[in-house]
Amino acid sequence: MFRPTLPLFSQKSKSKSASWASRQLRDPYVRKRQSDPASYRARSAFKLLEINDLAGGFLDHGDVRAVVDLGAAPGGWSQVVAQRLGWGERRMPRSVLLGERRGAEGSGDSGLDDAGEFGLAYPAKKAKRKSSKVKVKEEEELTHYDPLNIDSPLSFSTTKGRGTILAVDLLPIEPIHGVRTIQGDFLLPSTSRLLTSLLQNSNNFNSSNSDGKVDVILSDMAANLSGNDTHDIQNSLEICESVFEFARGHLRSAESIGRKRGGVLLMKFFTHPLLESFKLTTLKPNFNHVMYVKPDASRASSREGYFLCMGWNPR
Ligand SMILES: C[S@@+](CC[C@H](N)C(=O)[O-])C[C@H]1O[C@@H](n2cnc3c(N)ncnc32)[C@H](O)[C@@H]1O
Repeated sequence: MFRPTLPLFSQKSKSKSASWASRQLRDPYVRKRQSDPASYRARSAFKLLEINDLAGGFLDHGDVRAVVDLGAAPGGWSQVVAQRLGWGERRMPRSVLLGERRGAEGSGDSGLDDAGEFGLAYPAKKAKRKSSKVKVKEEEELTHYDPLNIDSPLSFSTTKGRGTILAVDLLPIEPIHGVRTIQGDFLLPSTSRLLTSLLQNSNNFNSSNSDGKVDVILSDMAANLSGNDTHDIQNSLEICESVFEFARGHLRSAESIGRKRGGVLLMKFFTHPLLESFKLTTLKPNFNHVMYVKPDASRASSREGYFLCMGWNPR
């Protein structure tokens, strides 16, 4: 006979959600996000704010013309970038923001420090994502390209900022004023090609980026944790290598800007000797300054850290 299973009511999942809820209640950054007038979509916005301040405001230089945000959903980092580049605030009614997306909150399936931190919960379909399927349907994955979001009825600001901001994620990103969003797998060549072409044509939207280069590349990307350490570290390394390859082709050099710390790459990784060796052999020889950063807003229990690389100086 058919016997239904009720995983949602299992003891294990109840205690998991209870511990998630209690961690959220205790987390000062969750509370800060709720009360902050900027209405950040993700607690992780505070990590970028902190790193940017720590590093002398790499987003704030007047010569920053293009920023790429990889693994950007739900959009906390992109909101910070848009503010810093003068795109002004874009306010949406809270009812619109929360709307249909209620329900998946706290699913915590990313296995990351960031799991469940978002004010905008991931859509339920995230749990079903499979990378093999993504690879087969390579071209179909680029489904959501929202040029500049300026015409969005949800965009209430008309302020024009000083740069091009491109945000990429496997998941859709709700509009952010001044940010062009791409839904796609960054690890696929088609996504990188699309980014390249948008950067090269960014003069259409913005007067001064004729070489199609990027001043700041941010990557908060991380694959869902599988529980298999070797596999998870391999994924983290693969992401870091792809981001570095993108940087090699697109980052504006410190020399061309005339600032020793110009040309910035900030990327998340999981601490492991293999990643340490990647820092020594790949990052250090190509940047004037490479730092390991663990912002206060990153939970101490998490293995995540960030490589902050400043002054692109390729050898
Ligand atoms: C920690 S979240 C980013 C949070 C974001 N920085 C913010 O402030 O809102 C990590 C994101 O990386 C995305 N991601 C993971 N692998 C990816 C890939 N191969 N291509 C694009 N996005 C990816 C996930 O979908 C997830 O949304």
